[in-house]
This record gives sequence, C-alpha cells and structure tokens, in this order.
Amino acid sequence: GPFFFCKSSSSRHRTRTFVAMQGDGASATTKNNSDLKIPHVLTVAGSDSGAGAGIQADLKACAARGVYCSTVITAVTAQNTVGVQGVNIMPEDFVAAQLNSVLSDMQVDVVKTGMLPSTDIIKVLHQSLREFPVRALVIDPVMVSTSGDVLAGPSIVSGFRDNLLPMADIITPNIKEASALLDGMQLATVSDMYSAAKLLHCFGPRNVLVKGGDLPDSSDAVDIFFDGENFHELRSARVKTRNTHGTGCSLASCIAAELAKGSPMLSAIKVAKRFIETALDYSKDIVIGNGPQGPFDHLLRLKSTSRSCRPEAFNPSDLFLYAVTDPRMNKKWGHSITDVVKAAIEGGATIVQLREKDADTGSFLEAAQACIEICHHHRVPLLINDRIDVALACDADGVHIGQSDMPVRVARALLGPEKIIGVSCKTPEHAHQAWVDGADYIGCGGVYPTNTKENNLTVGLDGLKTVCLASKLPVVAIGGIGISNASDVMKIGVPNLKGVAVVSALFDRECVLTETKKLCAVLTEAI
Ligand SMILES: Cc1ncc(COP(=O)(O)OP(=O)(O)O)c(N)n1
Ligand SMILES: Cc1ncsc1CCOP(=O)(O)O
Ligand SMILES: [Mg+2]
Repeated sequence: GPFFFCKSSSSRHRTRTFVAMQGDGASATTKNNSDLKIPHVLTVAGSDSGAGAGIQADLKACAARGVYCSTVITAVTAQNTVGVQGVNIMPEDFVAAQLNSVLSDMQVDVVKTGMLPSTDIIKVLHQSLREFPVRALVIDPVMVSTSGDVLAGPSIVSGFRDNLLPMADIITPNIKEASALLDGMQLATVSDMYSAAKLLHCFGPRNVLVKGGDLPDSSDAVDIFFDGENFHELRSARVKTRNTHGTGCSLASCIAAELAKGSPMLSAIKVAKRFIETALDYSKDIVIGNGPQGPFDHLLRLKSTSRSCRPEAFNPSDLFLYAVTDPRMNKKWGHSITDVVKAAIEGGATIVQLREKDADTGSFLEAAQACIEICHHHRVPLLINDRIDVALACDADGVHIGQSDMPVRVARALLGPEKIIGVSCKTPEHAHQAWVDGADYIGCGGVYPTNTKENNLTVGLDGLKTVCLASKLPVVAIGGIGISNASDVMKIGVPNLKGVAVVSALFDRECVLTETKKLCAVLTEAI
C-alpha cells in the first residue's frame, strides 16, 4: 500500500515517521470466537539503553509472568550501571500517535506507566485513557532513578496529581517519589510511610503502595499498602546485591501483569513481590557493567539451574495425595523412613512431609537428607514439619507449620520466596492470616477423629468446607482420612480443596505401597 511521510510538528525534534497503511485500510485479519485472548499490558515508559529498567524491564517482566506487553516510548535515555548520561524526550504528538496505534487496535487489559518526562506527555496519556478506557491503570511515578538522577522536572508533580492519580488503580512510589508527590514531605520511618500512603490516597488512586526499599537503615524491606480502608505491611527479605536497578518499575509491571491475568490487587502485589525477590536472589552475583548498580535477570525461569531436578515452584495439584510420615508407625512395622517414602511415592503420593515430632535433630536431618534424594529423583516435593532449621539444612522444598509453631512471616524471611510454606488452619481467620503472611497452602483438620495427633479438635466436613470457602489459598484436608472416607472429603464441592493428607492410612499398615495405591485409586475416582 501507499507510504506516507509525516514530520513531527514540534520544532525541537526532526523526527521522520514512516506510516505504512494497508490498501483500503481493511483490517488485515479476521476475528473468530475461537481466538485466544492473551492477557495484555501496555507499558508507557522510557527506553533504558542498559535494559535494566524502563520499557526493556517491562517487556521482560511481562514475558516472565506470561503476559503480552506492548510499548509506547516516552523518551530514549542513554543510561548504564553508573547512571543516566542523556535523555531524549519524545514529542507529545508522537507519544499520542503510539498510544493511538496500540489502543485503537489491541485489546489492552492494563496500562502501566513508567517515565513520563513532560506534562504534555502526561496530558496526551490522560486523553488517550479517556478515549480508550482500560480495566486497570498502574502508575509507577518514576521521577528519580534509583541511581539518584532526576528523570522529570518539578512541574511533573502537578501533572501526575491532576491528570493521572485520579484515574489510577494503584500508584507505586518509592520513598523519594512519595516525598516529591507530597511537596517534599519527609519520609524517614515506617509510620511516615503510613501517613504518606493515606495522603497520596486523597489524590484519587484506588490503592497506594509506598515502597520502603530505600528507607534508611531498615532491616528488611517493608512496603505499605493502603486501599482506602485497610493498611497492609508487606515485608520481604532484603537481598544483599548491587543488582537492584529496575526493581521498582519491574515490580509495577509484574503487578500490572497479575492484574491483567485477573488477580485481585493485594494478591497481584504479593505475587509480584515474590517474583522480584526470587529474580533478585537468583541474580545477586551476576556482574553486568562496572557501575554501582547493576540490572537483574527477569528471565531466570528460562534458565536450567542446578535445581533442575527440583520440582518447579509450588503447584497446588501437588496436594492431591499428601503423605505425612510418622516414626512411631515405622518403628511398629519395622519400616525404614526411606523405604516408606519410596513406597508412598511409588504408590502415587504427590508430596511428602517428614513429621518427626520427637526425633533428635541429628537423626531428623539424616532422614531428611536421605528422603530429599528419593523425592527429587521422582520430582516430588519434600516438606519438613515444623523444623525450619532442618528444612534449611537439607534444602527441603519447604515446611509445614502449625498455629503454635514459628510464625509464617519469620519462616518466609528465613526460607525465601521460592520455598513452599503450608500452615495448619482450623478456622477462616487462620486461613486469612496464612494468606496475608504469604503461605502457599493450608492444611485443614482434623476432619475426622484421629489417634495420630493427640488432643486434636475435630472440625468435620462442615468445618473443612467453611475454611475452604474462606481460603484464598489451596487447601489439603487432614485427620482420620483413608480409603473409606476420602471420596466424601473430595466431594464437598469446593474448587480449592486439592487433596488429602494422610498418616496412618499409609504408614500404620504392613504394606505402604498397596495402601497408597488403593487410596490413589479412590482419590482419582472421586475427582
Ligand atoms: C498437611 C498438614 N496439615 C496439618 C498438619 C498438622 O501439623 P502438626 O505439626 O502435626 O500439628 P500443628 O503444629 O499443626 O498443631 C500437618 N502436619 N500437615
Ligand atoms: C498431623 C495432623 N494434623 C491434624 S490431624 C493430624 C494427624 C493425621 O493423622 P491420620 O491421617 O493418621 O489421621
Ligand atoms: Mg506443628
């Protein structure tokens, strides 16, 4: 078709634009209802030549989260691990043209903004969002790069406050940006962050996340989330590394990606935070550039690491047939821990938990190290009951902790974002707290009376259902479950009940393999 030349109208920039049009403008593809809609984020940000932040980071973060990302470039920076050496701001009419090209043609779910270097650009974005409304708007008010270079002038603040904050579903300022948006308010403590979040909420965003990574001398990184009613403190282990360039904007693009996939806001933030922590932890020793602040690797999942024999991150369907060991039963039947674990896995166990209530630490660790080999050979996760130290020492896949064991938040800080944490819950309140604290699943019971765990309150099928309905996390049922009642348990009709955890049904038996196969058949029949 014909090619059109058009020059940028702005006198400051001689930008030649080639616009190719299809013949009569007819759409090049025909839609049919079987087309697959992929979650879609449009990022409106600056290009970072070092590719640690900006447009490049947004593309990588979205790719890592399995979401399509289109891009409107607001500026091109000459930037590296030392800082920002130059900024070339796009004329606002060309930003408008890019916005129109994407928003008029593609089904964008979420718009995420990064560097918006001029009030004119902010205004054209505001206009485009009114013309092409999207499901969610994530504003990362990039004004000062983490290397301290100012990426936007002071007039930008009113541009953000008047044109974008009222439309935002969430804004994610760091300490410096929150201060800039609040006319220089001092933020030196966590309580200042609470006040800033509340004040920023008055400008109209539905949610505010004040990121505390740069808070002076804070032990672990804490972010303050405010939704207009409730505050949440989101703590995360601080990864000691120079490779933190781009973490802020990548967090925002991960949040945008999770929202595009349909997550509610707080879940989106928690998942995004855990992903960034994982990527930072994975990248902590990577060396790119000679400056004080390197980029991190968003695409760690594409790499095969020494952990390739380790099962992937937690998959709720692993809870299907959950074998929990018991040393007294092994002793009674003359079974070794490795024999019963092998037999359970061969019989269909999808996850194993070593529950050695009274073992001394040495023999517990020995058993755990032996079982890790077996479990990882079969790509089955191995969790340790209660003992975080043993889990760390044998690099288990995670832990299961009860209400009176180590708090989940502490366990998460010790184990990091990749490990699986399960929590015993008897009530909806327990389930909610487990979710807030960042657990991966909950164990609910005892469903039926059991002799395996002394003075254990029985919650029954009703109690189990109540907890499942309240839980945002996947649930495994436990307590007195076996081949006679496993089907009843699985048929209570709640989607997040993913399986049953059993002790005596497998291990207080002469043949663990036979019993596990029978239970596996009953469960398979029931789902
Ligand atoms: C999957 C699963 N759910 C619950 C428990 C119970 O844990 P336990 O440590 O035996 O007892 P509490 O500490 O929860 O009181 C479990 N082990 N596994
Ligand atoms: C560990 C635990 N948590 C609640 S009940 C229970 C014991 C389950 O053992 P069994 O499967 O033999 O009833
Ligand atoms: Mg316990």
